[in-house]
Amino acid sequence: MLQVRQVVKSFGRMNAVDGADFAVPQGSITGLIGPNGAGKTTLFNLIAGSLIPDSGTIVFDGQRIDGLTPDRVFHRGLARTFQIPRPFPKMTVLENAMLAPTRQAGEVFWSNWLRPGLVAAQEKANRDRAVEVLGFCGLGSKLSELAGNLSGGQQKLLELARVLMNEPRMILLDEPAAGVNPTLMETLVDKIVALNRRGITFLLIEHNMDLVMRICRPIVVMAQGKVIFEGEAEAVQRDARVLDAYLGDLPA
Ligand SMILES: Nc1ncnc2c1ncn2[C@@H]1O[C@H](COP(=O)(O)OP(=O)(O)OP(=O)(O)O)[C@@H](O)[C@H]1O
Repeated sequence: MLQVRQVVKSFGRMNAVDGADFAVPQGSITGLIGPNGAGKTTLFNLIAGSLIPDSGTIVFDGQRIDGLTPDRVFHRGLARTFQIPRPFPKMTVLENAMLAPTRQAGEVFWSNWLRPGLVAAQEKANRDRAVEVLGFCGLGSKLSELAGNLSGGQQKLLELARVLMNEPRMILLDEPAAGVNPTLMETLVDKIVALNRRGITFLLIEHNMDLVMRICRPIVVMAQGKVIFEGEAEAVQRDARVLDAYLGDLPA
């Protein structure tokens, strides 16, 4: 579904991503792991269009997406969440979900004048969908809560709800478990697995190895900008290069 081919991105003299090469199979929950500074977040930014590769190609669903703006990538059906969620804190949970970027006639000035009925109907559909998606994400009882009052884990669920508003075919999840309490983490895992069963492909950056080993197949390991392993969870723990990369990351 997604192919990353020989992608390079430098910041000054530092190759943050240095010829990364791997694939995310359609229908998978692929895990992207690696020590701090391995280049994982930079790679997400390259896939989602926030950064442009110096060289290499990124293909999503058979079409190149490297160099497209984040907005275009999003509209092709590839959505991403952030390590630190960014809801509008002074707006309610429902408003946050309803504001997720979708193609709404109400955003076009003339539609308000010429086809107000259409705008009202779309707004109702948008609201209904937001209620449905928030219910699925376990936030059905928080619709009127200000987003700023949610816990860290609930904000991650809200972010998931926001990306689901646009019915993506693939989601990039940046550290979904970070800062989330164990109960909410189970909820989050259930949602990811349920969405995957409904056909959404995931690429997930995560430092929580239990979570990765439980739900990710295959696993891609990066170190110093390169992909050093691509394969099954069982094999990753026995791979000498992976062990070296992680041990090298520990303070002496
Ligand atoms: N905008 C930038 N300018 C300069 N250097 C950067 C920039 N973004 C990332 N880097 C550097 O690129 C390297 C890769 O960083 P990146 O954040 O992609 O790693 P990571 O694998 O996501 O790490 P972590 O697991 O700690 O989030 C790091 O050495 C980082 O300092």
